[in-house]
Amino acid sequence: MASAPADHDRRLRAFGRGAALSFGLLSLAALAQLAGTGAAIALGIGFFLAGFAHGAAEHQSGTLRAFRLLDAAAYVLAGLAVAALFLAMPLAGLTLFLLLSAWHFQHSAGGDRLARWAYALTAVGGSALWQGEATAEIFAALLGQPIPQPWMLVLAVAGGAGLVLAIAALGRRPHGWSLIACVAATALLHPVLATGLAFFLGHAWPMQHAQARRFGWSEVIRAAAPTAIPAMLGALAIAAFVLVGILPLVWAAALAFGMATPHILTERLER
Ligand SMILES: CC1=C(/C=C/C(C)=C/C=C/C(C)=C/C=O)C(C)(C)CCC1
Repeated sequence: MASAPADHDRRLRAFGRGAALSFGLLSLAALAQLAGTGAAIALGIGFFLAGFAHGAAEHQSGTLRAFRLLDAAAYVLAGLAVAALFLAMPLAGLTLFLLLSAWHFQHSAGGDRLARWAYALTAVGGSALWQGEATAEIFAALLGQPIPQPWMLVLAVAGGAGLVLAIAALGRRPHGWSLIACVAATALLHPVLATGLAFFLGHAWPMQHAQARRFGWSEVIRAAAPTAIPAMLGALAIAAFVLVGILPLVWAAALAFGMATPHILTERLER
């Protein structure tokens, strides 16, 4: 059994690491934002890419292993089916995707239920709360159609609920660094950058870290790399095709939402 001082030391170190990671990434994001919108969006996408690996290994049955080729093919097929549905019904697709994302995010964040929902609703609705117009414009560009105002209002209300829960959670545990960083990001940063940061800091990194604590980093890398690297290269290729104008942004967005969805759906959703 760990002695009390050793336990205290360990917690102090984790506390320091949490603060350093949260404020380090927030500062990096603030610098990108100061450099301009292009840099902000690029870093936001970078956060999403860096988070790919947390879902790139098969981690359902208490073990961690690489996806087999057939698993990966089935995954891509399911992702393409969701992308096609997304193109056919963009607003319904986005609504379902955001609902699933909030559900998925609250599974992973640390802390009690209050803090987990505070994080999830902030990540999904925080930008709509603080920067409704800018967020609506981004969604409109991704969907290729204007976003109805009542829809944005509902998302902003979800973000407002996230803020209220965050204040309550921080009242109980004032050093919830990553929650503070996520709220600050959605209030101050470009919505793509804010959401990318929140996704990485509150979801992907803690999940990845938990896998590494359990199985060791070398095992995590061995299991995740065969799918994470092609997925990252694929996403970078899609971004490049959009930049040079040979892939419409709406298609790229449908692919991004589509490819993320099987990862969410293969989790135990009832928790
Ligand atoms: C709010 C918001 C966004 C939402 C992104 C989400 C909700 C991503 C979810 C990813 C998941 C769930 C990954 C799986 O682990 C965008 C599109 C960046 C545009 C800017 C505002």
